[in-house]
Amino acid sequence: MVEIAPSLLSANFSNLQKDLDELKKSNIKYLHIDVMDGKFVPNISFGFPIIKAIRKDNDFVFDTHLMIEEPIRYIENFKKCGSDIVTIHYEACSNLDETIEKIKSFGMKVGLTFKPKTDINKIIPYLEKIDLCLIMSVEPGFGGQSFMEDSLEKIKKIRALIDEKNLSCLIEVDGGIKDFNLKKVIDAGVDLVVSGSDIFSNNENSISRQVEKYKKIINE
Ligand SMILES: O=C(CO)[C@@H](O)[C@H](O)COP(=O)(O)O
Ligand SMILES: [Fe+2]
Repeated sequence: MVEIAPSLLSANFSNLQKDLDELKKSNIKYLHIDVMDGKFVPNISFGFPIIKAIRKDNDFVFDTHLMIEEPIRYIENFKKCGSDIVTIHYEACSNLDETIEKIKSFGMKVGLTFKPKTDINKIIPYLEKIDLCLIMSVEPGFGGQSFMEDSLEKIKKIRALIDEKNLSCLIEVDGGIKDFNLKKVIDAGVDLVVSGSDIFSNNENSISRQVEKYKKIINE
């Protein structure tokens, strides 16, 4: 069953818990949390105090997507503020194996992702060592961008490899997902779908109605 991971980046920060309560009522399991440092990507989002604060009253799986240089420096902080999955960027780590091991040593699940221009073949050797492979379908840094169609081939390629080797690694897609392209990424083979602007700031539907729309498509 494909799961939806709404991206906090597009939530209403002046009344955050209201949006989170709506997700809870819609039985959302995962919350995608984008952390940006203004260096690895040209944008700054939020950090530990916010994550820690929302952890108190929310039991979503905290799927933290770290768009920060050398995330190995902060793994313990993410554990302390309540991350369940820590996804790191291939390009941001000078010692990727050590970073992966450190995340595991704190009992968290490891996700690995890469920028759209990075060669996917560099990621393949890690599929056996990670819990989640995140396919970026936009340049990381901002919500509300358009889906990059060539991501579909990447998803299919990773799906085939995971199935062939019978690995437990999940596939997540992130960026530009809307109700009208959801079916395509599902058919390509994802397990988890991140969606920010299309769920939190949809012109036609409230958060819960848009989640219902997604669920309908997933169950088709
Ligand atoms: O990691 C990122 C952007 O860097 C994403 O998680 C976005 O927050 C997704 O937003 P939409 O494209 O769905 O609006
Ligand atoms: Fe993200």
